[in-house]
Amino acid sequence: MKTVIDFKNSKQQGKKISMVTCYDFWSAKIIDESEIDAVLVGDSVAMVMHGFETTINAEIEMMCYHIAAVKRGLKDKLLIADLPFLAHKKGTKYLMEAIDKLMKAGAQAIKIEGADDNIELIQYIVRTGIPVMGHLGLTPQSVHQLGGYKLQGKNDKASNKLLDDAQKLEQAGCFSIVLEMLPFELSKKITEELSIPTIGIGAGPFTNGQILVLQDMLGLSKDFQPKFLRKYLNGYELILNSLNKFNDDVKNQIYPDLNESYL
Ligand SMILES: Nc1nc(=O)c2c([nH]1)NC[C@@H]1CN(c3ccc(C(=O)N[C@@H](CCC(=O)O)C(=O)O)cc3)CN21
Ligand SMILES: CC(C)C(=O)C(=O)O
Ligand SMILES: [Mg+2]
Repeated sequence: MKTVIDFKNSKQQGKKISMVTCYDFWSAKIIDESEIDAVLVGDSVAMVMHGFETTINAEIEMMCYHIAAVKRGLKDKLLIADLPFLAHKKGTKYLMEAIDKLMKAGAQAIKIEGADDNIELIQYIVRTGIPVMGHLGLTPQSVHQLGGYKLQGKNDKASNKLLDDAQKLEQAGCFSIVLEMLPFELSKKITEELSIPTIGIGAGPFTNGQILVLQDMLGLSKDFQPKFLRKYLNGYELILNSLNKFNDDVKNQIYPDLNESYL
């Protein structure tokens, strides 16, 4: 998938959309050769790659370094980037400069968390010619208000608001919406009511696509095991074992041998 038009067409054609996050050049090259449809340089980069406790520490500059690295490895896929914490709350000039940097680094679309006060500015960004992806449910930039990384939309009031927000985001011009940590019946309903594709994470099987953090699905995030996460590789153990094997080989003078040496 190369453009946001392909994204919208997928929903019309009933084809599911697969996405992973990506933060660096080498994994971008592997993803580029895979059949994964699109890539998100998420603000989760602050947690996964830099060890911060929340996504609040993702800065424009941090995002841009990672977007540029990913872009150099990604020839053939749509690249979406998160708008980091508060970049849309410091005035239009700051926002447009931030988007300018993200797009020049290589993003083709921008993802923004939440609806409410964002509707008008999303309209403005879309009219400017920049594709915007929405993000509802568990919006990690609001973790301190939400009181943790929890399931959202649990009662009628909250689920009605989420459906209403999703419709507002579609009307504002979003080409797609991420639904994070919602009961599957709610994300099913939202998906049915919208004409733009929904991409789920912890939102059940009825969204138009799925996204996982690359390191999570590769099993590299050792202790991270939310219910929604399926690990496709035992990455942590495989890497740990390889490191220990190399260490053993060095200490026992098994590596390098003469075939790995020069005359
Ligand atoms: N590595 C990584 N993967 C992610 O998916 C991710 C991040 N980081 N950082 C930003 C947010 C935070 N996310 C999270 C974090 C924790 C849970 C979690 O603990 N879920 C449990 C408890 C749910 C509850 O209490 O309602 C679960 O079993 O789903 C879920 C999503 C998703 N995002
Ligand atoms: C989990 C996805 C949707 C995200 O926003 C991120 O990785 O930052
Ligand atoms: Mg994010």
